[in-house]
Amino acid sequence: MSTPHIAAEKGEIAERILLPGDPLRAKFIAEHFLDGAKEYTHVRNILGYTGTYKGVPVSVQGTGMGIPSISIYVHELIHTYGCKKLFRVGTCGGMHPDVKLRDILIAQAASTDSSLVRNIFGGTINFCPIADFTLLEKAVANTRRLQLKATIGNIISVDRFYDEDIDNDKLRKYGILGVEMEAAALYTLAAEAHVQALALFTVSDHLLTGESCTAEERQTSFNDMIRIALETAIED
Ligand SMILES: O=P(O)(O)O[C@H]1O[C@H](CO)[C@@H](O)[C@H]1O
Ligand SMILES: O=c1cc[nH]c(=O)[nH]1
Repeated sequence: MSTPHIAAEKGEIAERILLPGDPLRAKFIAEHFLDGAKEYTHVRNILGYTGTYKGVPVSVQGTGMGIPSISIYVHELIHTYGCKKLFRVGTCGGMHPDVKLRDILIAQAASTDSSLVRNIFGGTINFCPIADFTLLEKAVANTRRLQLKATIGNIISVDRFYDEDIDNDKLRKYGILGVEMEAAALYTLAAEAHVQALALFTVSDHLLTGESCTAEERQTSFNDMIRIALETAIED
């Protein structure tokens, strides 16, 4: 059994799964954090692996960039492979003076300019995509236990990486901490399917200061965020 985008047999993907956009970050996580990780898919070079973390089965799957792409993977992971706890581990742009380059953000909510919400709810309801509270609570506790720091709040999932039209000053004024391209879809699709989801980010560049991490750092240097996600994923 496989889907159009994931070439895994049923049972090869764990209920607990980390979801980086970048498939090479999936490979990095599998090789550096999971024990006995085995690749279960490489369709379109979007890589997926299952191994164990502290003895608990955990998968990691690239999702590509943008809401259409992650929506395909999340749908197939939930509805074909039975994933129940989904953690986006992404990079984001820092939007707010309270966040600095390489900080960890955890998205309590994900605002969006995507048509996803309108496609589902029509024009009258502005559905608010939110994190699963239990996962959020556990992730905050694990952040403290690991003596790390994370900023928790609202982020925005945008459709355009290069967007001259977006009003970042207004978003900042309303407390939006960071910008990325997938979390609102993850939260919305998880809500529909009654499964748990949480999105964590490392600030890879900053819209206010113009600082940025290298492409290699984006792939490999986000170990603290990954550790928080894994420690949270394996809890009951
Ligand atoms: O680093 P990932 O997880 O891909 O996330 C961010 O990076 C990509 C843009 O460079 C978008 O997918 C955005 O959401
Ligand atoms: O989507 C993203 C990711 C990183 N930085 C940005 O500015 N946007």
